[in-house]
Parts: sequence; C-alpha cells; structure tokens
Amino acid sequence: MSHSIQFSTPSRTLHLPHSRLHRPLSSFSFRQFPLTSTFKHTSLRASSSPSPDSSSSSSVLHSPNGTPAVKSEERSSGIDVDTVTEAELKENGFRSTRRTKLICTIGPATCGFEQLEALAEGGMNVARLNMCHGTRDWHRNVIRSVRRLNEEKGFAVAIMMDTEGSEIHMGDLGGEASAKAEDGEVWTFTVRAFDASRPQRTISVSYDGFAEDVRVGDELLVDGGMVRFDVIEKIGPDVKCLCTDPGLLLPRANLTFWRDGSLVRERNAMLPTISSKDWLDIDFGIAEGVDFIAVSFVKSAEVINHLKSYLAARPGGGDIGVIAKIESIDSLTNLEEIILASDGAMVARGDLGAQIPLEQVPAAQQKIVKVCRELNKPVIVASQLLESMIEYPTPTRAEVADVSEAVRQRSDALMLSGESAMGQFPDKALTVLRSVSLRIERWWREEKRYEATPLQAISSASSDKISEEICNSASKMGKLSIFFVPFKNQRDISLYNPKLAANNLGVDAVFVYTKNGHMASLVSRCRPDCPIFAFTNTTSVRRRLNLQWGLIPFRLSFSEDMESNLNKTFSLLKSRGMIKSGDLVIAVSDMLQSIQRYLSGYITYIQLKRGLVLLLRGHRGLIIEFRQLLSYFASPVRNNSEKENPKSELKRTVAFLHKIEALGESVYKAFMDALGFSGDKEILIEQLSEMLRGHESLKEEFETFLIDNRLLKRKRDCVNVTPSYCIRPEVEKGSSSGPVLNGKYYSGGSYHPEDSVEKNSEACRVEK
Ligand SMILES: Nc1ncnc2c1ncn2[C@@H]1O[C@H](COP(=O)(O)OP(=O)(O)OP(=O)(O)O)[C@@H](O)[C@H]1O
Ligand SMILES: CC(=O)C(=O)O
Repeated sequence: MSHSIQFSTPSRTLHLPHSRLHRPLSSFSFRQFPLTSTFKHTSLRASSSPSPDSSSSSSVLHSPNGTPAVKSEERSSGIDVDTVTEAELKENGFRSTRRTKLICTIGPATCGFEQLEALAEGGMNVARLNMCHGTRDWHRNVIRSVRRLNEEKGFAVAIMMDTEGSEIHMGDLGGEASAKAEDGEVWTFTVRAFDASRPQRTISVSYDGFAEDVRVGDELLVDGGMVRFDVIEKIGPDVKCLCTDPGLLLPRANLTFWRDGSLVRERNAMLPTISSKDWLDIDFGIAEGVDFIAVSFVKSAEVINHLKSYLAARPGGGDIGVIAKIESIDSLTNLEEIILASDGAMVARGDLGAQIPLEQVPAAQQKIVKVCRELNKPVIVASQLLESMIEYPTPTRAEVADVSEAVRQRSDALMLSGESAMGQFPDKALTVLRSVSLRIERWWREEKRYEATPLQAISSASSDKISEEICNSASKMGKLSIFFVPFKNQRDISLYNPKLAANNLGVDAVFVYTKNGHMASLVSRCRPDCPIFAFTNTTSVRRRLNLQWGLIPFRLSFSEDMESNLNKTFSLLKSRGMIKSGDLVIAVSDMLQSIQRYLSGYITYIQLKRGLVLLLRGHRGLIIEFRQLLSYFASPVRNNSEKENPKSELKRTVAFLHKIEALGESVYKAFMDALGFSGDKEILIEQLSEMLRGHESLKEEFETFLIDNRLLKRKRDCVNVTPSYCIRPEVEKGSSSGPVLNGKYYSGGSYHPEDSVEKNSEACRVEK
C-alpha cells in the first residue's frame, strides 16, 4: 500500500438515528497531502433516493457464500449476489451476520458437486483439502467443482491445500474407512508396503526409520492418544504392539511414540518440514490456483520464508496465502517468528495434542489466537470440534462448549475435519458450528463485552501506521457501547461519563474498499461489533478475505472514481434490499485516484483538521511526521469566496492544544479522546467541563470553537452538492435549525512536540 501520494483523514457525515441522538453531528473531513498512501474514511448514510448509478450494468458485485438463488435477469445486469447473506441482512439487519468463518475438510462424504453446494449454502467459507489423503486427480476434481460453484452460484469459497508434512503416520487401511482395535489385541506396525489387501491387524507406517527408532517398552499413540499400544517386540521391519487403549483407527492417522513419559523425536525431528512429495503437491496447488497452503509441522519461520519466496517466483503463486500449522513443540517455541512470517496460522489441536500433554492444549490455543490477533494474522481453530458428529447427529455438550470457547476467543475461523470429510452428518455438523457461532457472537454483543487489552500498534511504515489508525477509528465507531478513555488513575476514572457510553456511536457496518485486502484485515483485527463489507476488485482477494473474522467480501468492479463506487455500491445493495435508508455506514478505503476526485467537491478545512487530530491523537511520532506534510496544505477546495484562512486557524488551534497539553498527559489524552467523540454536543461540553475544571478561560476558549456559523452555512450548501448517500434528507431537514457540532480539534503546521513543553508552560502562564 505504498504506492500513492495522497492521504485522507477520517471523515464522517454523521446522522444518528433518532432513537440514539436527535441531532445530526458534524460533517467531517479529509484532504490530500503528499504521502505514501491513500485512504479515505468517511461515514455515510444510505439515501432513500434512487442512485443515479442504479442502472449501471458494468458493476459486478459478489457477496460471500450462501444460497445460490441468483436470478438470471440480475446476472445479466451484472449483479451477482448470493442469498444467504442477503437473507440474513434483510431479515435481521447488519448485526445478525456471522463473523466467525467456517472451514470444511473435504473427503469422501462431501466431494460431490451437490454435497459441496450444500456445504457452501450451509456457510462453508473455505474448503480444505488434506494432501495426506486421496490422489491429485481426486483433489483436482474437488477444486474444479468448488470453482464452478463459485462461478455459477456467486459463492466465494476459498480453497486451502494442507500439506502432508514429514511426520509419521499410518498408511491407508486398504480401502476401509476405519478399523477397530480392541483392548489386549496384538497389532503389527510395519514399514512394508502391501501389494494387495491389508493383512489382518496390520498397519503400514509412512516412515522408513520407524522400526529402527522405536524400542520395546515404548508407547505408541495413534491420533494423539485416541488409541494406544505398548511396543512388545521388534522383528525386522515389523513392530508388534499390544493395544492398551482401544479405539477406532482412521486411515493415515498420525503416530507418535513415547519413552519414559517423553515424546521421542530422534531422527523424525530431522525430517524436512516440506517433503519432496509436499513440493510436488505445492506445484499442483499453484497450477490449480488454490488460495491457501497450510504447512504441516512447521518448526521455524525459515521454512515459511522459503516457501513464500518459492511461491512469489511462480506465476500466480504470489496470490497464495501461507498458513502455518502450529502442531509441534518447535512451532510453539518459535511461535511469534513463525506467525509473523506467515499469512495466518492454524491451531492444529490433533497433532499438537500428541506432542504436548492434552491439558496444555487449551492454553496453547488461547496463546496462539492471541498472538495471531496481535500480529494481524487470521487464526483457525481446528480438530475434534464436533468429533462425535462423525457418528452421531447431535454434538456433545462439551463439544458445543469447546466451539463456543473458540468463538469467544474471537478466532477467525473454525475447522471441521473428519466430521465433514468422512462423517455421517457433515451438513448437520456445519449447522452446529454456524448456530453456535451466531449465538455466542450475539451474546458477546448483548453483554457488551470487549477486550480489555488494547491492541498494540503493528505497523512500522508511516503510511501503514496511518491506515492502521484509520481502521482503528472506524472500528471504534463500529462498537456498540465503548467510549474509549484511557483510564490511568482514579482521577481519570472519575471523568468517565456513562452518558457518553450510552450514546456512543454504533454504526451499522464498516465498508472497506481494498485492493489487496490489507485495510480489510486491519478493520477485522479490531473485531468491531458491526459487520465489515469488504469490496475488492479481484476474485482471488475476495476469496482470501473469506477466511477473516467479520469480513463479508464482495467483488466490485472499481472505477477510478470513489464517489461513483460508493454510489454504485449503495445502489446495488439497496436494490437487493441489503441496506436501507437510514443505515449508518463508515467507509474506509486505500484507493487513490478515486478519492482525489471524491474529495474535490466538498471538503472543509475544519473538517480536515478534526479528522487529522482524530487520526493522530496519542501518536506524537506521527504528529511530527505529519507536521512535514502540513506544508502541502492547499487552501480549501471549495469556492474561492468561501476560503478560510487556514494558517491562523491552525495557529489558534495548536496554541490551544498546547495549553491543554500543559495540564498533564492524562487530561490531554482524555481530551483528545473526547474530541474523537461524535455524540451530542451537550454531553461533550459536559465532559470537557469536567476535564477543564479550574481552568475557566480554557473552557471558554474551547466553547468558542464549538458553534461555527460558517460551517452551518457550508453544510446547507452541502445538501446541494453532496451525493444522495451522504445526507439523509429527512434527518437533514429536522436538523437544520439546530447548531451543528463542527470540527474543532486541530493539529497544525507549527506544532513541534519537541519544544512544546516550553511553549506550553508559556502559554499557560499567559492564560493565567
Ligand atoms: N481426501 C480424503 N480422502 C479420503 N479420506 C479423507 C480425505 N480427507 C480426509 N479424510 C478422512 O477424514 C479424516 C479426517 O481428516 P483430516 O484430514 O482432518 O485429519 P487427519 O487425517 O488426521 O490429518 P491431519 O492430522 O493432517 O489433520 C481422515 O482421517 C480420513 O479418514
Ligand atoms: C488439522 C491438523 O492437522 C491437526 O489437528 O493435527
């Protein structure tokens, strides 16, 4: 995202529903500066008036998975929308949409076109292919069926190819779906291959060194302990084992052996993470255009980097996301570096539970989910979520609790394994994941829960920092009842005003226009209460976005004109009944040219300043960088006759902010946060009065910023020039008599944080 030279600050045209606040809030702002990237962040309302673009036939809009009732006339007019999301939006509104993504492992139970279609209709976002099983031809057929489903029915199901890896596992069971090992039975594990059918109670093992490495007295665990054996005898390539814990042996199940209570790794630990067979599978995946490659038994970041360079050097390979499977002790040891190098991670609890004590798996899961969230990488919780549903139509209560916990941890995605690959009830298992996710997500919102720990900033380049801030701000507006004030001490807490929390802006959706998906992932990372509509112009990015929490990915043919893109979006969504007049939406974007044109009509300088401070508050380093940009400020883009005097306004503002800053960091921070608040003016004044208690002159000075008749005038003009989605006419009418809370929080070109302390104290002395 470092490709352009324009920057737009957060911007809103807020008209809160009458039930929340009775008065429209300020229009907001942005404006261009030379920089290294471009974003737009504005809030919009769907208009009740028809969009001029509504007849546009060039647009293509795809929404995520759901039922495929795409009417032929709609397809011919270039609109392609599935109906699961559509139905959810129509029936229950934005907030009802599912945020947690669902992955199904495809196997014999689900590889047919109709079966895949049923899964897609049931909410499958990603289809996983485990290269441990099946032939490449088999996988190719599945991939092509999923692609056909996407093309014909408008789904965006992504394909994840999972490498076999070099760990030890059992061979096939000679065509049988499973074999039962009973207590006290003696089984033979052998490195010999079978020509014909499998001899009775004999299992082939994938690892040539098996018979050499294992010792009499070792314990052999199948699938992390689902079935257990004691090694009782070694005869050449055969190892005789006594079953001590009976259970079902599944084809190609993972094998580990333990000695004196510790996992034996020996030569096995020296095996390459990506075997020669895996490399061939990877070439196959590139040729077939898979969306993700999940790498089994990752030990370090090196292998991920190696694979990523390999992919980048091949046509189409650079579009493939690399997912690190965390399923070994090494991967836990090197967790952060692995996740940082990857495009996402999987908590592969099956094999992980074979390498660390089972009771440590939940804590490991929580840690992996947390690290992924901090590093902005999607995370999948996998294995045995609904294991009993391989055989039974209803899950156990414990399984439901496990699924709930993964949703509560706000992992991006949940994965079915055997339940969908070879179970008897794949559709029902998916339904359980869907309904439990929806319920827990609703509970989360109803309980008004939110993470106590703020996320660390992750970006280092200044353009990325800015997009991160924009996304954080947009997401905050998507939270229902969080008024963010950094409480550092008792005094700060006393500043908290519950009225503010009650009136906090809860937007109905965040719209993010994104070319490579980065902006969308930044918004997703914040886990806003509202859904995130992610518009992108390529089908591959759209599919990849389908793995991430809360993103509803659409493909939209972008023009260079953001305004027309927005018009088109609203028109298309409205014509499908997916949004309605009055829905409050925040839009953020990483697009350049379009924003420039969008901006050129109706930006005010005051709006600009407000947005800037909202964006930069709390980030002194950014403010320093930003100072350099200020020299590029042009005069306002509106009519010459209406031009303001930006310099004097900035000076006044900056001087004022310096005075506030001199009151202490906590007051300054709280002040800045209050400025980000878009609630009722009276509440804002009330809170500021609290903050500025004992500093009457500052209070008065601040209040002079509040009512700005010029802005009022401009706002009236805006009705004529603002696109229909920006201003909802009925709200506008009702509000025009009242004062508009205008932009009033500024940062300016003369702001030098280094020497501000001195200036601040001077300013304060003068004030006193
Ligand atoms: N392509 C396939 N063909 C046949 N059976 C499959 C296929 N994919 C999965 N299965 C069956 O479904 C079961 C669960 O599959 P899954 O891939 O999730 O687990 P796994 O074999 O334990 O491997 P991993 O440890 O990599 O997850 C497998 O044991 C196998 O019986
Ligand atoms: C999914 C997987 O590979 C595991 O849980 O081991």
